Amino acid sequence: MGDWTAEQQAIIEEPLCSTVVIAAPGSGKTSVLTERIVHVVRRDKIAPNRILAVTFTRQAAEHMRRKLASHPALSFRSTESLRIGTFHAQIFRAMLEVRPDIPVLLNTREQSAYMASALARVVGAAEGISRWAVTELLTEYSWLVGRGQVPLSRKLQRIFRIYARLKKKHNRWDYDDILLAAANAIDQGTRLPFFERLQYLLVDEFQDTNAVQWVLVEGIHQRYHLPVFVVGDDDQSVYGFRGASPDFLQRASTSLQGARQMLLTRNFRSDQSIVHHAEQLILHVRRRIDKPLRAVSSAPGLVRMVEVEDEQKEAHLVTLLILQLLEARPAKTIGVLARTRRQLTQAWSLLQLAAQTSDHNQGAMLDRGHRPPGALPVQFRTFHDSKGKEWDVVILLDLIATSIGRPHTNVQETSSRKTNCSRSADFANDVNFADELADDERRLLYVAMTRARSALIGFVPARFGGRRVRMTPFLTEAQLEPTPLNFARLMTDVFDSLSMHENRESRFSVDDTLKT
Ligand SMILES: Nc1ncnc2c1ncn2[C@@H]1O[C@H](COP(=O)(O)OP(=O)(O)OP(=O)(O)O)[C@@H](O)[C@H]1O
Repeated sequence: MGDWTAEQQAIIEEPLCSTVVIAAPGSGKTSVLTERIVHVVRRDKIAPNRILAVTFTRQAAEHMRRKLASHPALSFRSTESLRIGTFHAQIFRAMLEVRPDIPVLLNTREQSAYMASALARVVGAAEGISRWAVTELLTEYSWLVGRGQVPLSRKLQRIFRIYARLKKKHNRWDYDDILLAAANAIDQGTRLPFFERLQYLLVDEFQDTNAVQWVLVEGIHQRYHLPVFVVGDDDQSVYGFRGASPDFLQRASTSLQGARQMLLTRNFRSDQSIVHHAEQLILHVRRRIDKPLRAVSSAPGLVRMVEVEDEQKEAHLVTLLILQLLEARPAKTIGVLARTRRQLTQAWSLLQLAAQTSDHNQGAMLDRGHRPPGALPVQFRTFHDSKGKEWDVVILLDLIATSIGRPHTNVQETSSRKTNCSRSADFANDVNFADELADDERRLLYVAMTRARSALIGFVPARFGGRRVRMTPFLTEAQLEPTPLNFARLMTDVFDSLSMHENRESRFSVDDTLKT
């Protein structure tokens, strides 16, 4: 990596107090957070085992640990002593110290089995329980727990009561129980020595925090007088369906005592036009922290939306595009992104078919399942799964109104949440529920768009599933208009954008740059 910019350096060198960093996509937030840890160990002489850094996924925690392990200024022993892990795992450890009889945690399979059994008792097993229904119920359950609410639908109340009873009967907990138990412990003034030993708490991806997690962070901060460093991007908050809300990032600046809010605005990842169109889209989100977004790269980049007849034609073109790219520029990476797993699986099957029949005779290239290991040049991901990743070329599938811009919840769920939301203090005299969901969807497309380094190509089928469809209105918001396909021209433009990205200059001035 190059030199730190002035805004990055200022955050790394902040005095040891609470800090709230609002970071744009590609602004190096994880790099800054890890460098901050090194800094407090070296300058503030904080023992590594008194620092806790939490993230929301195991993958992100592993990424952070690897980054720190390869840092030249940290010894192997220091890295090993740092406490790094997921929110749930660390809270579980803290609770285990005071409650050694803590119930065994349900794994995902067991959790689904408990919920399926609760559902079967309410609706009758004869109706057949789909995996999808169980997943939706678990999501709904977690969403409500995360917001401290109960469902209004009697049916859901019964299902969730039976699920809770089953857990109690078998003396088992799920992940939500850990957080609730810890929040209650803090509320009731129970001593948690795990937190007493800490001197610094860092939380990455703070926009993914839900209400219970926020109560915990705030409670730990107040009770143990712990300075907290949080970093996140409210514009990348895409787990609203699980109860996460960008509001907590906004709230952190005022609730954490003496907290300073700092911005990371320079995007190191994407070329100019990609940043420009992504920003046009995100400006339509109703409630967000106002911040500039600037591309460091001087390369123009390519953003092209293409009209196609239907999903078969789309798959055929995507295959050709991938094959030509891999042939001409094998070192470049490609991300193929779709809104839902179902769309991705369908596209994947069509792509395999198209690859087998392609003139290039390179069908085997695509024969990797849609979740290949990280090293492969072509990856297939949902918009959600693309978070935190980057590729040279990003291809967005099915940019149509029925799939992007429409909330992906079933009617019953939506009505249950709507009623709950309208009663919630968070949402009082605020934007309505439909707007909230539309903003979630906008942020999701924004995340997908900002994964591209040099080229962003979107496909807009005119027919989908045999029906005429409209393009997503979000493209107009992003100031993008699909054009008829000229494949040869598209490929030339993609190759040009890749070359210009390689020869790009950084647009931050010498004054803005500081040597590490
Ligand atoms: N000062 C810098 N000079 C050069 N490159 C940088 C600098 N800071 C960050 N980068 C690069 O910018 C890219 C984006 O960084 P990173 O993935 O940490 O961003 P992020 O803020 O976590 O992004 P996102 O939130 O979009 O996932 C990386 O390739 C990283 O190496």
